Amino acid sequence: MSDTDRPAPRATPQDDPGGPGRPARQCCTVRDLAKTYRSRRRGETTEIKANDGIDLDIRCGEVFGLLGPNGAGKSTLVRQLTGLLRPDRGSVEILGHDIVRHPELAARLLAYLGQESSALDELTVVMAAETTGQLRGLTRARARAETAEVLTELGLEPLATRPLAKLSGGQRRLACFAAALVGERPLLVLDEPTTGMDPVARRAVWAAVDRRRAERGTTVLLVTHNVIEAETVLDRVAVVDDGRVIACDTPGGLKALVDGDVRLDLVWRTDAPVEVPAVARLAERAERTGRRWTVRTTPDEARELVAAVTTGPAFAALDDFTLATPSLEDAYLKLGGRHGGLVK
Ligand SMILES: Nc1ncnc2c1ncn2[C@@H]1O[C@H](COP(=O)(O)OP(=O)(O)OP(=O)(O)O)[C@@H](O)[C@H]1O
Repeated sequence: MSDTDRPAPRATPQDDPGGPGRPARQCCTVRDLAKTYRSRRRGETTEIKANDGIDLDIRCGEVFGLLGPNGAGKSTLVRQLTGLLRPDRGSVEILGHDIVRHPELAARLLAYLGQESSALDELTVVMAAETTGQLRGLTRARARAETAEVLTELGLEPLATRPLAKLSGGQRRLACFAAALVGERPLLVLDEPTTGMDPVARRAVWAAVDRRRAERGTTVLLVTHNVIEAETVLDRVAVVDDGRVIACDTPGGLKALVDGDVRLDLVWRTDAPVEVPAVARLAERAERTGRRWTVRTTPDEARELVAAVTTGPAFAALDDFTLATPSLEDAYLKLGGRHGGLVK
């Protein structure tokens, strides 16, 4: 029997991290991973360092996130982990297998939901899921049974006979997620899985992920821009910036970096009233996005600022304001993230 014919190894719930006195089993280990894209145009070579010395340790049963702005190198990292892209240097080990030397093994260790779904577009939802199951070694009957279960679980039955190409973006994404779940793999790699989905579909995705983790010890590697999602679903998160991991911790641990700070958002009706001295002082340090000004500060100063802008001419010019506790976005900026923020 060749390696690729063997059934996918199961990660059991016993592999869960944090079991009393039980060491967490390692699902994925990445060391010093690097990738530079080179392109030649009109005799000139351009180089883009997409990953630069990345180390990661993902434990079995974890929901582990990669968070970072556009172009940070997350998809490049994931494509190397899934055996689709060869790194320039470094190692990737998944459940004890060397994926750089044997990229062909990745397909039986992990299910990958990438950003593009064009390969399945001509198939109906049910065919896409059944075909994926069969490609992963399930018998036709087993693939059919698992597909039926997954479509019910995700509320996709009404769309079962529709071709993916004729679905909305969010529906297509959910159908691709369904296909990724058939012919279970111990590691699920999801690159922005909930993009374009409505809240009902998002909840269905996270419930399905939770169920697999609880019942089968599935490990999840999730690429996301979505700070709220990251804060709610991830056990740990690696913050990626310019091809490097600049921090790796629990969402709570990362937010503790900015503990004590608050974020004040001011939205002006039109132009900010810079003739008001407090507003003029703010103008020098606020981040500006259109009519929105954002200031990160101490609670005491925030109270003074709120008092200053909720009276007199400043108040007349103010459309809205919010005072919020720090988010992962604030932690990213505090860590020195160079892209002004994480949100797309
Ligand atoms: N095939 C390629 N050829 C050349 N450069 C590339 C290629 N793919 C990605 N890059 C560049 O490598 C860098 C990292 O890209 P990557 O897609 O990994 O980032 P990302 O964090 O996944 O971004 P996004 O959140 O927008 O998907 C970017 O500067 C990108 O322009």
